[in-house]
Amino acid sequence: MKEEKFKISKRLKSFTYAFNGLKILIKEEHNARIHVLATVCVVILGILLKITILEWIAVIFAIGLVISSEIFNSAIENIADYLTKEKREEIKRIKDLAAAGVLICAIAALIIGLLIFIPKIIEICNSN
Ligand SMILES: Nc1ncnc2c1ncn2[C@@H]1O[C@H](COP(=O)(O)OP(=O)(O)OP(=O)(O)O)[C@@H](O)[C@H]1O
Repeated sequence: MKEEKFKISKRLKSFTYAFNGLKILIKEEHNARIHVLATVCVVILGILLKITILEWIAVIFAIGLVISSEIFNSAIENIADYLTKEKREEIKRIKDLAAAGVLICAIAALIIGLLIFIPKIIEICNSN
């Protein structure tokens, strides 16, 4: 493979490609909009319930995990649709596996959220 020279301008351009990917995600992927909405709700809840730094780390990690898994899932779906629009058992397997990846991340994020927020909500209910 040909060695390329390191160029700051080229590295910065990579960021613009990545931001373009985010634009595509928000514009075209409806599940991603749900994740963004869930993220906003979780961040507001975190601020209101004054979660600790360690809890913020877990929450931010969970948010990043779910959104990035959704992005990889969308990329895989796009490749699959580019390969063929026909109904194929192989495409079904590929898309179902990618969707399973998102599901696992979403379940892990949900458990993290419940572990952090439920005790705080119970505490508030008991103190009233
Ligand atoms: N070409 C295909 N051949 C066979 N099964 C397919 C094909 N395309 C989609 N499927 C099946 O339909 C499911 C949903 O696929 P689709 O591409 O609509 O994704 P989605 O999860 O609905 O994503 P989005 O809502 O972002 O479009 C897949 O998981 C797969 O089981």
